[in-house]
Amino acid sequence: MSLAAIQMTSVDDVGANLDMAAALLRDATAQGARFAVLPENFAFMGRRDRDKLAIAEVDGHGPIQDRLAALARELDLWIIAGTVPIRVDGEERVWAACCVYDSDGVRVARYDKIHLYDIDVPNGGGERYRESASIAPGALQPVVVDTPVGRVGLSVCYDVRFPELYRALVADGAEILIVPAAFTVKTGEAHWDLLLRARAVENLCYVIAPGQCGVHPSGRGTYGHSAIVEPWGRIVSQAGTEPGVVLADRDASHQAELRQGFPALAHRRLQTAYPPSI
Ligand SMILES: O=C(O)CNC(=O)[C@H](CS)NC(=O)CCC(=O)C(=O)O
Repeated sequence: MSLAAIQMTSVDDVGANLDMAAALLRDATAQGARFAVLPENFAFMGRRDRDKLAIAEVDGHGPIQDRLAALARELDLWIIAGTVPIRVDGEERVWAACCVYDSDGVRVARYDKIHLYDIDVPNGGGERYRESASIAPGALQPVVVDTPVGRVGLSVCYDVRFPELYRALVADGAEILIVPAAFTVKTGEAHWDLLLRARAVENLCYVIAPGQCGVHPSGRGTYGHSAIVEPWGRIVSQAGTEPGVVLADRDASHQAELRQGFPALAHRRLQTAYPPSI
């Protein structure tokens, strides 16, 4: 059981969230995980969007990033830290940075969420998000990173609705797609499993998608149902609505045989919609 997705109910107390993340990462390691993914906003979910500015960190250091590096080393575990709020110079906004730590605690990759959730939730009873008010969009540069469990492509939450990002990741050789999330309950019920399975099937990739669950200090609920999906679209492991850990193995030879025997990726004809620089 080498891959883990960690589901959390994060609150507006960084220390408490880091302690909860540490306990769940320890639990995952005890069950055999070598590679664990934390959800979006795992270190902080405030009462108001702008509350995250107060706990945002400079790139590379701070209580959140230092604790992640220490945990990776201590547990001998690769950790993908859903999103960490990183300060943007000269702006009252942060980047939602997905940070990858190797098992020596070295940060080996960073991807900043590109697609921001500026949405009035349909039939959401007034539930409304303006993520771009507090978050700056990341550079239009897909990020892949080689790890002991395979080549990993990074994304965050709302990105999952933009398949062209994943096409670009697969063009760069991704075998595992990461989708840390804090999905709304309404859109989660309608689309969460569907979107994760679609990204897995169309790219013949594993998908690891840890989510937030429960009710947060803002009063909002999140959908939970963290999942690990295999490249044929089967959900191999899934959480419910409580915090916890879901685990699965990657069968690399199954994936390679699938890609060979069902060569849809080799049949691609069209370019992605991203600029040619990507
Ligand atoms: O702020 C919160 O309380 C929780 N949400 C988040 O942190 C983020 C940014 S607002 N959520 C999403 O991107 C949800 C996407 C989504 O739900 C969809 O694509 O339908």
